Amino acid sequence: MKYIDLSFDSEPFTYKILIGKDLFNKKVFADSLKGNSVFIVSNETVAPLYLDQLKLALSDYSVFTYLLPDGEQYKSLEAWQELLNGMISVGLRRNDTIVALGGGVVGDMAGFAAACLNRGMSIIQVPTTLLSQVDSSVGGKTAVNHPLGKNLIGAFHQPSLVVSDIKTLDTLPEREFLAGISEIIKAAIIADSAFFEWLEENAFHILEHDESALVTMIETSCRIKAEIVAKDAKEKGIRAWLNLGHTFGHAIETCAGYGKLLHGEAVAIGICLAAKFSSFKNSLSETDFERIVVVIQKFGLPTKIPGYLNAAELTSAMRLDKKNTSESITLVLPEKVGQVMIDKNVSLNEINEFLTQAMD
Ligand SMILES: NC(=O)c1ccc[n+]([C@@H]2O[C@H](COP(=O)([O-])OP(=O)(O)OC[C@H]3O[C@@H](n4cnc5c(N)ncnc54)[C@H](O)[C@@H]3O)[C@@H](O)[C@H]2O)c1
Ligand SMILES: O=C(O)C(=O)C[C@@H](O)[C@H](O)[C@H](O)COP(=O)(O)O
Ligand SMILES: [Zn+2]
Repeated sequence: MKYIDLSFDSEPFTYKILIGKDLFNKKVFADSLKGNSVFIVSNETVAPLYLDQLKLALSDYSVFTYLLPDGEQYKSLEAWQELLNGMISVGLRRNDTIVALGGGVVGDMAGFAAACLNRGMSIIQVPTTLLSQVDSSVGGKTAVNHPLGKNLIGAFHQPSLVVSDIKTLDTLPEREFLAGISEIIKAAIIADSAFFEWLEENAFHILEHDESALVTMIETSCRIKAEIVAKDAKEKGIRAWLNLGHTFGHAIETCAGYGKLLHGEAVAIGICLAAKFSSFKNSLSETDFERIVVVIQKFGLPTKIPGYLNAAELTSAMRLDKKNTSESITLVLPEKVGQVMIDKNVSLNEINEFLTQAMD
């Protein structure tokens, strides 16, 4: 396998998502590089593993490097300001290129810097976690967290290229690998029941990190996401489907303290809660509810809210969710495996009661 090329076409943007092995070479990047300089953003964990290989692929350019501290707690306005200082101090011009080498945190921070610096610069995403290869590198959401809420400060800014080298997953800790599966399960629940069945049937191969299973998962998840984003890049409607599990999940991450639970773990719990809420409302069958919980458990992901959190605090955090258009909470709810709906009118009382009961 050399690479799979998913062309992402949606006026006014179009870009390639390359998925394969040994992709850190000059040919892969050549067409997408502009200007004289490349500014690589990575972090202290990923850089020692992959920075030299990437620099070699970019060696026809003048290359600057900036390493972020590692961790969700540094996906902050303060760390982002430092990153901008680094970019400005080397004199990056609008036609230069930013490259994000790392997981979703690096991608979101570098992407937001690219959206803002010089009023917009080109960014290439080089995701190195499963989660970032199946989700965060695609679609152009960029952001930093605020102490009161996840991703509250950000912008939509599409990359010019996504380069997913699956060999980078060889060094990824298993807990991070499993967290990435959460977003894959999400993609299957929202749009592809056949893919969900495939996940149920292939859990063993996936957990063995079988290469062909990996490629299938990454490709299918990117296709599902690309199709939705192509129709609604700025989340005016159906893009909110991709937020399944995130209304609860983001509140859990915020209340637990950023970094305590991984994003994918919080989303796994959030998906179970959304499914439970939907089944309480008789919108999801008991059978599909069970299938969702069982598949999440199969991949060793959590399904329940940690006992150290409380319902009132979670409800309060959910009020700040970006999907809300009024005092009510907007929830994405599964109707069956492969189909979701958006409910914009869930009252705070209903959420509070539901969470209180779910934590019993
Ligand atoms: N923009 C979007 O559409 C979108 C989508 C989903 C998630 N996100 C965001 O992405 C973030 C989560 O991303 P993540 O799960 O990639 O976490 P992450 O970026 O924190 O990476 C996880 C850990 O793995 C390390 N790492 C990365 N690549 C590695 C490799 N190849 N080998 C060894 N270690 C490696 C990192 O240094 C980090 O410690 C969250 O902030 C979430 O909000 C954004
Ligand atoms: O791309 C999207 O749209 C998503 O919702 C993907 C999510 O997995 C991702 O975590 C995203 O950052 C959440 O978006 P937010 O708008 O709720 O911050
Ligand atoms: Zn997510």
